[in-house]
Amino acid sequence: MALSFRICSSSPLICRATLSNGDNSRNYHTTDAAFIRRAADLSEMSAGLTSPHPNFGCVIATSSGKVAGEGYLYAQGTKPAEALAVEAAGEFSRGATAYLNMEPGDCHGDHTAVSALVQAGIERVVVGIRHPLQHLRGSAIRELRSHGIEVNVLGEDFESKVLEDARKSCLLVNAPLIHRACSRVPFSVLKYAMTLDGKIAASSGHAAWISSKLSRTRVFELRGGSDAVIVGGNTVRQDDPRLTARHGQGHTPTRIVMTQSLDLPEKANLWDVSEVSTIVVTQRGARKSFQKLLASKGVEVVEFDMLNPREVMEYFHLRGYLSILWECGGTLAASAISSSVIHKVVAFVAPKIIGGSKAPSPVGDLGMVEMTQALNLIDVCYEQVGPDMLVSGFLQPIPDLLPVIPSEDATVEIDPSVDPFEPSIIFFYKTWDLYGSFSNFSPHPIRMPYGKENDDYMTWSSVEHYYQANKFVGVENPKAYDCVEKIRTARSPEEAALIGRSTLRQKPELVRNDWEDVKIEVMYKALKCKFSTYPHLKSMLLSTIGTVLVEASPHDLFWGGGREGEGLNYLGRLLMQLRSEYLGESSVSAEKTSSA
Ligand SMILES: NC(=O)C1=CN([C@@H]2O[C@H](COP(=O)(O)OP(=O)(O)OC[C@H]3O[C@@H](n4cnc5c(N)ncnc54)[C@H](OP(=O)(O)O)[C@@H]3O)[C@@H](O)[C@H]2O)C=CC1
Ligand SMILES: Nc1c(N[C@@H]2O[C@H](COP(=O)(O)O)[C@@H](O)[C@H]2O)[nH]c(=O)[nH]c1=O
Repeated sequence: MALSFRICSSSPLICRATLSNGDNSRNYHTTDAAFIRRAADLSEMSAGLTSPHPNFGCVIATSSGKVAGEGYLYAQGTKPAEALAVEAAGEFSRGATAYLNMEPGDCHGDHTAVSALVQAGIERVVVGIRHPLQHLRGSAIRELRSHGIEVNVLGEDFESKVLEDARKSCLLVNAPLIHRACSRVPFSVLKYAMTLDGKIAASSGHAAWISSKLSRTRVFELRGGSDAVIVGGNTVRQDDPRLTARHGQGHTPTRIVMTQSLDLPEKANLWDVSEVSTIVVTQRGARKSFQKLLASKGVEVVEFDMLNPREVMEYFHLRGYLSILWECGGTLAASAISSSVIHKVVAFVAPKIIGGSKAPSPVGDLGMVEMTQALNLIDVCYEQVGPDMLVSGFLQPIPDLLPVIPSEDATVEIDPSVDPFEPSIIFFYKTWDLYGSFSNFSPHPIRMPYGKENDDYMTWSSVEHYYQANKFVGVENPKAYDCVEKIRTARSPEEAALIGRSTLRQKPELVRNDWEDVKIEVMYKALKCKFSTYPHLKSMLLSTIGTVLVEASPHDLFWGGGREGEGLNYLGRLLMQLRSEYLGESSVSAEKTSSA
């Protein structure tokens, strides 16, 4: 069976997936499997462009097995893959089948992806996996079925080897999100380059370069696809790494240094945060004067009572990081493996021998004495990259959420983890959370004036776009104007935030003088506009009456609540203020109605 595709992202040109012969049911499964795999591949095209976000891809195929349109989600909050695909397919969507690697994450009354499929006249939807997050799982599928669309979920509605393989590819592309759904740590990959005799550096500590240039380009891609890269203090002292993704496109991950002693050089490439940020995690109380020095360079320092890989990973999970690339030496790697925070290993093996009984190896002491204790990788892949061999595999399987997926009949069951009566605090943070629509990154465009009230109104893709741009509004400098425009047209809230934050740090002269005085007011106006524009968001806000709203950001101590409630939680406060304002309005209008 051979399949060939031509990619068409924006034109309704018909592309062909050619099937050779075989019996009908086998063909049926094979076709579904092939299109689901294609959707998974497509979804991964956004990996490394922005972060963090789940990977969604959609293929629209006509009844004769032709690809009519394709799309993938660029970033959380941008146009859904489904909407892009039906746009590309145009009229060919009518009666066609849509293949999705993952159930759409439509929630809180926003049905953009589902609506796009319904309005386009799609007849059948095949879904690789359900949405892993419990509060989203099943809702888009129910919604599609309620519109009379036939929905088939791989592994639930039909099974076969070929479909199982296709489902696996869907699990793989969203492994970080699946981990988020059932674990308290991000998906972690340990990557290293070693010689054929198993050394990651010479006895002197010199390590540049073991692997080939081609392999190192692959490392840049791996970095680009991760939310953060982490190294230990000794790697910083020995290598002075940059840890950037230099393959020429997309997003660069945050750099994290884990150090107990904080005995690090005063000058280091990682302290240059002009392009990408660095976070140093250390033991509470370590070298306070050095902490100050780092802070003066714009490096964030986070202290831990117990500095170990698990605590650190739990912290970054709270910060919303989905995937971490470990590029440390053997000491920290052993500690991370022992703490069970490493899920996958990627090893570049170079055909070189360096020798040296003291030369470091990729994993330090794990306390194992018998070969039978060795950790066996699963789903191992081998690939030649230039002169090197790339071996990768999983230390822990990707959790399969199938058994806990509600059946088709268990429709609107209430999420058991949410007790509507008990909690008096509602935490929100990332857009995929239960109350994710309260986040400023939620995909709800607002129309607000450019600067002052009487300026032209324009559309801002999210509250974050508007808020970040306002830092530079009204400044008499063409560069400030450019910056506002860059933020306004940023493709995702993450990008808007990145431009706003880094410009504030690097070019303080472009920031308006009164920013600190007006930022709360700016935020309040934007929130009011958002919640007034979208009635379902307003009702959601009103439904939280009697609860305290807290933005669960562990690191933003102004807008967020902090790690232990030490943050000022201004975002939560403003939302509560807005809620009171709406309640006041509704009680006044109720009084008016009763007295009329
Ligand atoms: N070829 C390759 O792929 C790579 C090679 N290397 C090479 O490896 C060598 C460095 O290896 P190694 O010394 O193992 O460096 P690591 O990157 O593993 O750093 C170890 C350091 O991590 C910090 N640390 C913080 N918490 C912990 C913890 N819980 N457990 C362990 N460490 C912790 C400590 O820093 P502190 O002392 O500051 O408190 C410790 O000294 C260098 O020669 C480098 O060139 C490094 C990375 C990749
Ligand atoms: N020596 C070695 C690697 N080493 C890793 O790369 C880091 C340097 O990154 P950068 O400064 O961004 O180029 C270094 O500190 C270590 O973590 N990686 C590889 O793919 N191949 C190699 O041969």
